[in-house]
Amino acid sequence: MESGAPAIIDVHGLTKRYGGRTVVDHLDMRVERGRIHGFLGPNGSGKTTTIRMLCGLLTPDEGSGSCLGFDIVRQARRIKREVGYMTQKFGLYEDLTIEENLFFIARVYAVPNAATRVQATLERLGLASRKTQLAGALSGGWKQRLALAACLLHDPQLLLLDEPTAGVDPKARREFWDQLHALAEGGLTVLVSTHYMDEAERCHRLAYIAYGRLLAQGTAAQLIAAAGLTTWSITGPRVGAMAIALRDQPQLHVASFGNALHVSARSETELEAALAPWSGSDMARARIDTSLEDVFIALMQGATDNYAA
Ligand SMILES: Nc1ncnc2c1ncn2[C@@H]1O[C@H](COP(=O)(O)OP(=O)(O)OP(=O)(O)O)[C@@H](O)[C@H]1O
Repeated sequence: MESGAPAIIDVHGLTKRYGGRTVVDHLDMRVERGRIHGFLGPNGSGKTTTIRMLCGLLTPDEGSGSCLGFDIVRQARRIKREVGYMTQKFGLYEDLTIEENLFFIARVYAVPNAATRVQATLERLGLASRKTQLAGALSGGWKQRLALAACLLHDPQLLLLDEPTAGVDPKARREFWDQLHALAEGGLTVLVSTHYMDEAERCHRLAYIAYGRLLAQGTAAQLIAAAGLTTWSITGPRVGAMAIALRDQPQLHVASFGNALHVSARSETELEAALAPWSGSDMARARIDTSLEDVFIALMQGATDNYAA
């Protein structure tokens, strides 16, 4: 699934254990220059832990590889200096203005030519006209943009963003992603974790993790093709009862989308057999293209919980 572009992140067998639990389990990941890589998976699947190992903040228990050409174990300090890492928590000062926050960060990280860098970053992210606003008075979307600006001050080649738009409204999320695409156009590489499906669809490549194990990696089209699912959309008064009945069948992947029920399976024959008892003049069904969300539901349902023990 490699395109031949240079790897900014190339790691193999990355593993992290806490107590007796393996929370990241022999994970291989390759991230290419100038692309936006989405990192998806359910809560607690190991995304933050992986990101922290990649940027040198956590030492893996097993595994090896490089990030920005530096060894993730032996040169962790170099990596920390070279990446922009945005954590899930807004870590800026609410009683400082946008500009004061950026100057503060520039001083803490000893960014050379701070005044020039702050000005350039304000303009790069469309924050210049708001620079005197207090961070605490900003909407969620603008706060995230300021946090992104703080990560970019030292001009990193790689951004690691951990759920940067959680809780942000759809318009602000779209603008944030327009910004990410503009940065990627300029050669920046982005690894971004998200739970939002519309954001997954905006990534050049995706990785899906569950229970610490990487289950799929590639473009959206590659993930959909590799899943090999047939999907039907069913509507009618009995879809509620149908969902309850079909969810017990392990070969089926079932999810409600508004008034419609999506049912997917690898085997068309098994799918037909499962749906047959539910046919009738009150139920309408149509074969649809399998969506990324259908694929993630199937991957999640097929994953085994290695934490449960
Ligand atoms: N310092 C720690 N000590 C013990 N367990 C930890 C520690 N950090 C993370 N974990 C556990 O490791 C697992 C993976 O956590 P992680 O935060 O990496 O998941 P995640 O995919 O980022 O989740 P979310 O989508 O909710 O942010 C979780 O079960 C979590 O409770």
